[in-house]
Amino acid sequence: MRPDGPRDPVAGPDSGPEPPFPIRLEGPVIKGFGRGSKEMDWLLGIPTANIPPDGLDQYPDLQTGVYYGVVALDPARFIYNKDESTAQIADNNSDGSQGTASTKPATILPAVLSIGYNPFYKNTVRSVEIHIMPPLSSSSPTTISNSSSGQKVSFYKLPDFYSTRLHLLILGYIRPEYDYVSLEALIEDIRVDCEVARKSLQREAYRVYLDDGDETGDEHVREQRRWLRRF
Ligand SMILES: Cc1cc2nc3c(=O)[nH]c(=O)nc-3n(C[C@H](O)[C@H](O)[C@H](O)COP(=O)(O)O)c2cc1C
Ligand SMILES: Nc1ncnc2c1ncn2[C@@H]1O[C@H](COP(=O)(O)OP(=O)(O)O)[C@@H](O)[C@H]1O
Ligand SMILES: [Mg+2]
Repeated sequence: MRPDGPRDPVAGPDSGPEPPFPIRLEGPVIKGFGRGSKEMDWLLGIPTANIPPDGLDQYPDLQTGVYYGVVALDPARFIYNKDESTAQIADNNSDGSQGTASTKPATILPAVLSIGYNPFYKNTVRSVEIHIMPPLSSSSPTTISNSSSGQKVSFYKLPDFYSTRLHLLILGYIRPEYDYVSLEALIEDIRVDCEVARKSLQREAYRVYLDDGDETGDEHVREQRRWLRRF
């Protein structure tokens, strides 16, 4: 069960990711158990893009838990409008060529993810589930002034992008996975995870991994950004 008590507002060193981070994972977005995003009250209301966990075989010591990082989606399918924080899915033509596909480079977006067995739901297979958040320049939908006010939080929701290729760069660890006394308690902790991820990524040594148009700076960071956008 989750221990009582307040949570740290940021996670990981201010100086930037330390080994084993950054960790690269990639794969097509696959179906999960369908609990994340649907509107019904008894479901989470937090969409998570699931990718195959195979890439984790390279990191046998990586613990299950909640992490933060950055993601990019194949721009041939997923066309992101940064000014409006909205996305459009390209419809492919019947001959297999892309109809409205974008020629723009992929947008790199902040993300928070869970790696593990979801103890609240007692899954028997390990999953990698990524909740994508709006750019740091937009306001955060998960910030609330008073978390005991009963105010309902809505998480960031994009149009479905199943089967789209996704590149994920994990930059830091937030916490272990827990079981919870209620669905509300799980949702509130995931809300706080979003805020911790956002604050953690706002630090200079992490912000550089995002899509900020800055082509100067550390060559290792630039190479990670190039990998994120290489589809
Ligand atoms: C940031 C984040 C943290 C999470 N933490 C937990 C957790 O501590 N315990 C848990 O059982 N599930 C946790 N989950 C997983 C949710 O239970 C999961 O997203 C939900 O079961 C949806 O699964 P689905 O994609 O298979 O539909 C977390 C998910 C996210 C995105
Ligand atoms: N902010 C978001 N982050 C991740 N996925 C999102 C987001 N908004 C919409 N989606 C879509 O919702 C799907 C996940 O919903 P979810 O209920 O978790 O279903 P599943 O159990 O199939 O993973 C993703 O695969 C993606 O297509
Ligand atoms: Mg999911």
